[in-house]
Amino acid sequence: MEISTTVPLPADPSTPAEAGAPLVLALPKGRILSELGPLLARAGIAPAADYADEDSRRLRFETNHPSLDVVRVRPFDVATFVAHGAAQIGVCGADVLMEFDYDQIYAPLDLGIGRCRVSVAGPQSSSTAEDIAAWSRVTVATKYPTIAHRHFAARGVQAEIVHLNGAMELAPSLGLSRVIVDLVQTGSTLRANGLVETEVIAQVTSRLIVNRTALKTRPEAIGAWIARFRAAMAELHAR
Ligand SMILES: Nc1ncnc2c1ncn2[C@@H]1O[C@H](COP(=O)(O)OP(=O)(O)OP(=O)(O)O)[C@@H](O)[C@H]1O
Ligand SMILES: O=P(O)(O)OC[C@H]1O[C@H](OP(=O)(O)OP(=O)(O)O)[C@H](O)[C@@H]1O
Repeated sequence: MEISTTVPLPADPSTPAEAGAPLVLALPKGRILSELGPLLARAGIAPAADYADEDSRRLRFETNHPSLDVVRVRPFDVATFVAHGAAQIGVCGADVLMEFDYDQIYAPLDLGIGRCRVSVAGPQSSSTAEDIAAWSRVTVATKYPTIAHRHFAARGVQAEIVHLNGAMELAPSLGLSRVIVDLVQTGSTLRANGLVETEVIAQVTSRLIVNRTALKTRPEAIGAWIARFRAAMAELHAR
């Protein structure tokens, strides 16, 4: 994609003053990565060509900026890399940020991609949110144990968590749990598995995230990248 020269971008962080270890930008493989392309291009970031090829065994990629490398990791792991300072910048769903609630992560920018919601769902025959709130305990299959626990605890319901990494929608029909807490976008996965959404816990989009300590120690470089992403968002939305 051609990068606009009409809207000036903030200063390029690749200056001699920033010489040293390149900043690391952690990107989530999977569906967010496929939506990120135009935004990265607008922000003037061109990673090595195979960064989006998930068959490639490489995990770290140089970019057109000597002071910026990209790593490609699992979506849940982006937050962990950034929280521990292994990557200074990242892109991550708000669902993951809610689940881990790392205090080392600052999320300055909503990127408006990866739009979905975290919801409670159950069998069509079962229960409304009001019914569930009347129970004292409920079994919940989810890859979001903290979000689910917190959600039901706020309603005075004890959640017994069955921790799965995928295919949560199978759990109620196979007797593994009464309800599930999972991401919903179109609702087609729920429908295809005979489930209905009973409550939306939170709306989700992907966020630009940064490590708070890195932002203090390298404020110009990281601040310039935040500004670049912000300008890229503004440009894309103006089109
Ligand atoms: N159906 C969806 N619609 C929109 N965004 C979604 C949807 N499902 C997930 N996301 C967003 O994309 C992120 C990653 O989801 P994705 O399905 O690519 O990975 P995953 O399959 O959960 O990861 P892993 O490979 O580690 O199991 C989620 O954290 C969420 O922010
Ligand atoms: O409402 P929908 O549009 O049907 O989207 C929701 C589905 O998308 C996600 O799964 P994903 O496709 O990422 O597969 P996974 O469960 O294997 O991660 C999520 O876990 C749901 O199963």
